[in-house]
Amino acid sequence: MKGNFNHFKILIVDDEEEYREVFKEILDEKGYITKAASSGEEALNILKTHSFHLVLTDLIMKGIDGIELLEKIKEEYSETEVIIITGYGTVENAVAAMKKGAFTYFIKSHDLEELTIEIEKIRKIFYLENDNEIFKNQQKNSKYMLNTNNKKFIKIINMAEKAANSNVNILILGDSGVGKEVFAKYIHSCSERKDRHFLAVNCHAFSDNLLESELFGHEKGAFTGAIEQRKGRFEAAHGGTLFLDEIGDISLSTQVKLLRTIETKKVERIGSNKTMDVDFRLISATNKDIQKSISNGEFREDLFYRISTIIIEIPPLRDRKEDLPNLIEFFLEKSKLELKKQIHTIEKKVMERLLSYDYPGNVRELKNIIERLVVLSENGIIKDIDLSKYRVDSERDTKSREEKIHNNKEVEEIQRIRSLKDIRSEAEAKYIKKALEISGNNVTEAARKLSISRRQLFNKINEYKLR
Ligand SMILES: Nc1ncnc2c1ncn2[C@@H]1O[C@H](COP(=O)(O)OP(=O)(O)OP(=O)(O)O)[C@@H](O)[C@H]1O
Repeated sequence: MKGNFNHFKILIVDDEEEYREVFKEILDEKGYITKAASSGEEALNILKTHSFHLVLTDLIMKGIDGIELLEKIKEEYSETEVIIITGYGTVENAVAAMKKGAFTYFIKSHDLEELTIEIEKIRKIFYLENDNEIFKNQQKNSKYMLNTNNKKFIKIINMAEKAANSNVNILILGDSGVGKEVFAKYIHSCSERKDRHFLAVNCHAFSDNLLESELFGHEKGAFTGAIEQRKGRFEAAHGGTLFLDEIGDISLSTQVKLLRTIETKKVERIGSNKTMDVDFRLISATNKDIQKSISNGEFREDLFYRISTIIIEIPPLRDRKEDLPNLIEFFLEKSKLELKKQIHTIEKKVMERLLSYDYPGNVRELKNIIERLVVLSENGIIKDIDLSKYRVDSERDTKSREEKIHNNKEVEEIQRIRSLKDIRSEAEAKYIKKALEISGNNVTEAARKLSISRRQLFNKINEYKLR
């Protein structure tokens, strides 16, 4: 039976060609992806560039034998499982191998079906664990990485935790992508309101009228297009936290209405004369120079004082480079789990460049770079060449840093190029092209290898114009 085995990869190591071929044929037939090696040495070489879920190794081989191979694998590729293949005469040694971390052993003369049952167990455990990890990580990672070695950042976190316990209005300042929303969520999670809603509104994303309707809600027929009654965000955040992102971008007329709601803690839906009490904690954020906006008459001073009982200023990532190793590891783990990819090697140059780059797009940019590198990685290796394509170059970047910070258009352009959707499509197209090449352009064969239907493959070929 052939099935979708989620690309479960097995390396078969045996110095006897006959056994090697039999195992390979049977496991290929079952739908696993297999590769064969005729010695322990060859297996270790292959493992340097390819990752496997399972290594099936003969116990007695010339040179590096099964036990030594097992030890090396457990040392360097701890996620890879090992099954030892043995003859009757060496069962004792095989049992000893299990003590060194082998999953099980298999006696050569036994029914091969027994072996495939064991392999199936490993596959199931592997994917179950992976799904579990994703679940745990989603819970963990839906949050953030706020461990820091930066003194300024430690102070800010302490301040935020203290402020969380009171109900004061907080204004978060900082460049785009430094994690203002992440921080707002953290404050909410430290507050007594943590079990209630956290609602975020990006004020920049709405026109004046729409923003007012979004914030205060409206009655049916209040204006053209108001075909239904709608609750506003202040109302919806009752009991919880309302996060107003890009507050520096709202118009003066909306600012007046906002000020009134914040002062009175009462809202009226547009088109209604009924006033409702609302209980919300307000956190606002902006990457604008708000003092300058006040001097220019673009932002009301009274509103500024109202929203900024406590001001938290998040430093740009280039000013807390000591946190880069932790952040890189955090996003790497997150991407590995989300993209279901294993990474065992990161080329030295990649780390050097990641650690010296200035990140004009801050944490958002770092997160995107890591996701991209994981998507582009092949055989568990992150290569410098993939980073080069991204143009991470600290020297050039330092020179043009000022220019970039003040040039939003360029930042936007970089973000557009780096959209995850594009990256996924790019990687998918590349992979399908490779599968077609390997299958001699035979669509049925390539579809089988990719575990998708021929029809799906045809659609992808058309979508990516691969023919
Ligand atoms: N400390 C962190 N831990 C994990 N992820 C983070 C952290 N800081 C930022 N991020 C990630 O970086 C991205 C940008 O973060 P966020 O939206 O909070 O930044 P921002 O300062 O509010 O940006 P903008 O000014 O553009 O609204 C998000 O994907 C977020 O998950």
